Amino acid sequence: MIGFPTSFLWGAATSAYQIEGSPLADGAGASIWHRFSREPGRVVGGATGDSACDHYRRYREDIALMAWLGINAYRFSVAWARVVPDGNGTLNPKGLGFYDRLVDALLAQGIEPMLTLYHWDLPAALEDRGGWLNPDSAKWFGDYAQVLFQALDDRVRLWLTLNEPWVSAVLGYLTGTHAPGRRGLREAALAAHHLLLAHAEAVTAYRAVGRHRIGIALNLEPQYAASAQAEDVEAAARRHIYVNRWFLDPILLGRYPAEIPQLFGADWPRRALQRAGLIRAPIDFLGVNYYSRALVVDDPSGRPARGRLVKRRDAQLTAMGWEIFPQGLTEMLLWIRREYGELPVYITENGAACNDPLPERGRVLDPGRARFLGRHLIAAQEALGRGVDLRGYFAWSLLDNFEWAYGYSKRFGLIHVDFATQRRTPKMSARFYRNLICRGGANL
Ligand SMILES: CO[C@H](O)c1c[n+]2c([nH]1)[C@H](O)[C@@H](O)[C@H](O)[C@H]2CO
Repeated sequence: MIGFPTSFLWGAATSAYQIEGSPLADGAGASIWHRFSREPGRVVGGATGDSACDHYRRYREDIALMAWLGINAYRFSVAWARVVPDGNGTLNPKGLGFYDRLVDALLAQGIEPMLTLYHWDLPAALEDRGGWLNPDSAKWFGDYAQVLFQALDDRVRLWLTLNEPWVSAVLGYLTGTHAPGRRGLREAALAAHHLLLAHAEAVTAYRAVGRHRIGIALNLEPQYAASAQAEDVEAAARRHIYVNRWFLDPILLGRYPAEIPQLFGADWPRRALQRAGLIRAPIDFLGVNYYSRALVVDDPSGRPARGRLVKRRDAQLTAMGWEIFPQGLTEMLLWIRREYGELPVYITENGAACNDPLPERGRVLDPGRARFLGRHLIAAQEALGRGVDLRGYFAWSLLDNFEWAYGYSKRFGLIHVDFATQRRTPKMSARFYRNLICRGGANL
């Protein structure tokens, strides 16, 4: 088995709303998650990101932990409303100042920043103007991106425009389980289209001023038919278009899959098809967020892909109920290369929620997470050996954090956080990852 290149990035990932806390500090504006988490019933336990991991104030302590961990890269996101409180207008120097200091502190430890411009926390002031349903949203995002390019491109060399626009569109506008909590197939398709136009707007803006590399992070999930029955095979094929190709094709090919308008039917915004060509703004790398596979049965009532997810009885599951399926990562990486050609790839998220025990004598024994990481790194190594241009791996997540609608009930961290005291305790999986990084990934 081929080894990991010496240039390989061994990272960990977080996002602003999930770890920072202090959402309104120093002139920051509210985000849609600041609002949504306050709506009764939206988040388990009524939790909010008001404190989270208090990273806004403890970032130096957390960077010291990153240095101990031995990671050479760190993926984080910028809270748009911290930097531009009303979303499109006056800059907030204090908000930008936090990220300026964060980047400098990372570089001082030899840690490469990978900056996600948008990880779901739209400024609430823009939601009041229609949010991602407003055709102006692409320009709002481009203007915001420009601010960050000007301020940080002298030190940030890896940029991501959006984190999982599929999740933003489907959970935010179809299922309503994420902010802004709207429920409409047509709204989801329109929001998705504007998110893709926003991505292209930022990439185009970057080409004019940027000196480094820019990409996007997508949630990609191989779809398997639960049986050999034709209707299940066809349902898995439909979900593959819906989950994977709906975004990959416009971004990398400049066109929507022909099947997408059929899946959405009358809810598909016809104008979107004429503008699909605007979406393809060549990217320098693709971020792949991989967690599991889907096992699909036919479900004529399921909108829009008419497929339903099932679990194998003997499947090993994480605490999220997601099947542990490392081979799906290898297959997804190989498929991307076959389907879209040579493109550098980073695994920008991979990790597991586990029912971790409480810290005892300064230790948290989470062998399941260590095993999850090891098995997926072996799968990544397999893809490398078969020619995938894999440049790095970012474990999700550095810290236990605010897991969106699950609040603090699901823990993904390599490092345990006691949210009452903000005490950090590296878990067994952190030591496993640290030792692996020390060996450059050898002897997995
Ligand atoms: C199917 O999983 C998705 O790809 C996914 C999983 N996750 C994500 N996307 C998000 O990018 C993170 O903010 C979540 O905290 C993380 C864990 O739930």
